[in-house]
Amino acid sequence: MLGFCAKDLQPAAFKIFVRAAPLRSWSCHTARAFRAFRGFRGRNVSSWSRVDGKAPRVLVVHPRLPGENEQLVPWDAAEAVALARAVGWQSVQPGENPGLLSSSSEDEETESEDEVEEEVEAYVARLERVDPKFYFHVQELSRVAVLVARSKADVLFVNASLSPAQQRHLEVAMDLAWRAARQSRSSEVQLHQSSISVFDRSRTVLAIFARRASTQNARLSIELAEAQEVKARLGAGAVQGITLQLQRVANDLSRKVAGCSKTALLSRSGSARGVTTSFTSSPQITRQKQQRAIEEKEKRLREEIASLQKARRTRRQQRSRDGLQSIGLVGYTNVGKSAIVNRLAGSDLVVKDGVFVTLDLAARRFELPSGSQCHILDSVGFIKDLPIELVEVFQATIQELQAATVILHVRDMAHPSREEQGQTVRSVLDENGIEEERVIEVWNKTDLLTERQVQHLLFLHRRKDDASPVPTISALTGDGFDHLLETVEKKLQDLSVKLVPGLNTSTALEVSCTGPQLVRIPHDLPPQQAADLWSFLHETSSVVEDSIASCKDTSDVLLEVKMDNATRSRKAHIL
Ligand SMILES: Nc1nc2c(ncn2[C@@H]2O[C@H](COP(=O)(O)OP(=O)(O)OP(=O)(O)O)[C@@H](O)[C@H]2O)c(=O)[nH]1
Ligand SMILES: [Mg+2]
Repeated sequence: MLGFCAKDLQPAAFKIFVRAAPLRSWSCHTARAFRAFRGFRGRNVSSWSRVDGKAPRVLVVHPRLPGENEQLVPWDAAEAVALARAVGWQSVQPGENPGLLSSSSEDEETESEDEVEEEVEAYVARLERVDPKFYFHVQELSRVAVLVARSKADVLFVNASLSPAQQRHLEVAMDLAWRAARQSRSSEVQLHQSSISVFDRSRTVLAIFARRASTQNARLSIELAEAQEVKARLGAGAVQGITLQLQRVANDLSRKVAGCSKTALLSRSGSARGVTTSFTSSPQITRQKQQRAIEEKEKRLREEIASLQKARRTRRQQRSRDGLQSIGLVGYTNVGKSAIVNRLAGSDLVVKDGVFVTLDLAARRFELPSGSQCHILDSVGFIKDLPIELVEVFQATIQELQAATVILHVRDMAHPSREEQGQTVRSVLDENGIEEERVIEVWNKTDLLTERQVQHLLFLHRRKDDASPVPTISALTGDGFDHLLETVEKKLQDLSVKLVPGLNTSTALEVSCTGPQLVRIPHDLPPQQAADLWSFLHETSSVVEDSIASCKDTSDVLLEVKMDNATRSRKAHIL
């Protein structure tokens, strides 16, 4: 914690503060991150609380850059607010506490408030370009700093990707604002933290996962993501060359924050003594040692994750041994995936209006109208600009999906950003090599649209060259589920091929055209035929798992195979 208190105040020159502040902030920031990391077990900013017991207050800033779709700005900002709430923060209205502003600055503030979407508790910052040091250019930076000070926010959430250096620079700038606000209303602003924390989109999503993830896999993945983030921060180097911008922000603040003359603000900003003390009291451990400790932890986490992956693979194979097809659900977060699983399988998965409600995979059994049993997999929702650190978390979802026979891509058709959401999910599927032919788009929440709107959307869809049938459903009312199940059964049929390898045997293998799957070679097959079948599979498919596994109960031989494209195109000859 900082060695700054009222009795330490000296008539220190602003220059001393701004020169020293980056150093203090650097050591503090890194040390805090490292300490938190060493003992990290889901402990993060989401578990902070104010001394009044309330949730931390967050100012959500949604930056808007030229060329972005103007109409989607309120929705993107609303999504940012939903993310902040999912961490457990309380979002503040950017226009709150106007009393903190001096009358001379009100005109200027009104201008910025016009830009804020009234119904969304976020500030939309319109930027010409991204500033490499602060992300915001200096004018916008001081506007944000004033909003933070005015709203007494504990956290600033910038709905963008910030470099570790930008994040640190912003924390330094926000510190100034916080101190100014604390001095004006010292009795009201009491926090466990001594300064404002700056979160970008990645860190916020990480914080949600850290707060909510319940399975071991998710927790390990979060720890790994944290480790990577801390390592990036350690490697980012010292804060440099931001003095001028900070000086301008401080000048702006001193004009705008009531009761704070420039001199008062500067003298409150910390004495040289306070700064030096906190800098020298940084951890004894050197940066290299910290880096090594993180790398060791990273290695251990990767090993643990790998062993969990193996266990998951075994479970998947277990499911395949049941001979059941699996149907995976994917989609943007909050589109209604869990609601669909509940309706199909009669399960009671958590369904809630919010982002990242489901953070772990869940498989449920259900029966198709034809009477065949299936597994249906609920998965973690996707989001735009998925944080790279969370790739490991989503990897589990992707692996399960890769193994599913049919994938339902669920879309919320009543959402104004449905096209962008759909595109986000399609790109993830593409990047992970999930073939389009086994994906069925499912349009959910049609109860929120009129029949005419649904027909219009279907009309537009059918005009596309590669348009495939789209079931339109409502998980809320149950409408359209008959058509959905019909489409799924048809797809399962289309995808499966009876491989009759031309042997002197009645054995026919039902193999899906896509995705790796287990093929059973019955134990009672004469050895020569079993050998022929084995070679046939190697010719027509790439064998994913080359070692032969034996089925404990029946001694049947199991092979994990994925059919070759060439075989798929020769489907007619095989049938
Ligand atoms: N009106 C309407 N609301 C729906 C429908 N399906 C789901 N919802 C609502 O949408 C919200 C999100 O539903 P979930 O099933 O939790 O969504 P999800 O895709 O699993 O979300 P994540 O787990 O966060 O990725 C809930 O409030 C549901 O009640 C629907 O067909 N119509
Ligand atoms: Mg869900």
